[in-house]
Amino acid sequence: MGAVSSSVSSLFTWKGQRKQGILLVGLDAAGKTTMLYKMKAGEVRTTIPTIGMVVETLEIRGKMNITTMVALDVGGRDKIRPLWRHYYQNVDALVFVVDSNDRERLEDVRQELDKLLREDDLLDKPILVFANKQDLPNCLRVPELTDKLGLHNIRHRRWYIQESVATEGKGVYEGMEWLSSELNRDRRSDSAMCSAPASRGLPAKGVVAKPEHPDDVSTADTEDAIARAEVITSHP
Ligand SMILES: Nc1nc2c(ncn2[C@@H]2O[C@H](COP(=O)(O)OP(=O)(O)OP(=O)(O)O)[C@@H](O)[C@H]2O)c(=O)[nH]1
Ligand SMILES: [Mg+2]
Repeated sequence: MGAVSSSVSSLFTWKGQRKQGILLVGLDAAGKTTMLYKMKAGEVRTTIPTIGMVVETLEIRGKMNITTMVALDVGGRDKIRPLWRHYYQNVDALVFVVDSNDRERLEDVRQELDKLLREDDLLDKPILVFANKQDLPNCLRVPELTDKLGLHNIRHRRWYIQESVATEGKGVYEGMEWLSSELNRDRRSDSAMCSAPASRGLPAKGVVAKPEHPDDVSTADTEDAIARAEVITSHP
């Protein structure tokens, strides 16, 4: 797991510096890749289901500053979902994209979100939920989706839900601005901690080895999968 962790960690190094990392997850066809391309290039590209991983560096211009972050978009098909957890300890925030129009799979969405919220490695990390595909006539609006996903029951965690239309870029910036201000707050408190004497023996990010759960794909499988993961686009 240590080797996997450091190879994932290296994805977040850009121009020689470790950047904050965000993980885009959600069921297949929720609109993750569409959203990422829209954020990166401001354009709508034809997507195919993500089997590997898309990595992009994003610069989010907030009111006060510009935040550079590295976004990992891992496919949402059910066979690929077990791989998400191998990125948790290295990322700083989570973006969970929901197809608000897909009422039939809402229970699957709720269960996947619930699993994420119970992950130790994600406990203190902000989570941004995009209620995507708000242009479709049958979509659930934010209050109903918030209710159905049980977001108000979330305790001791920063979360935010934003409606969006990824294909048009609507709502995407607003959500990312919230996330970047949360990441900036975390960075400020991290640097305050690092400059404190004997920084309380906290392990550096990305080098913590955690035991595998027995029901997981094996470490060898995972290392192999990450090594083989097709990085479709990579930051320059
Ligand atoms: N109408 C509508 N369609 C959208 C929106 N966002 C994405 N789509 C479409 O939804 C389909 C799936 O989008 P993707 O971005 O590939 O979905 P994904 O979440 O990356 O899916 P996986 O890679 O399989 O996990 C594409 O046909 C997109 O054009 C939206 O806001 N509105
Ligand atoms: Mg995709």
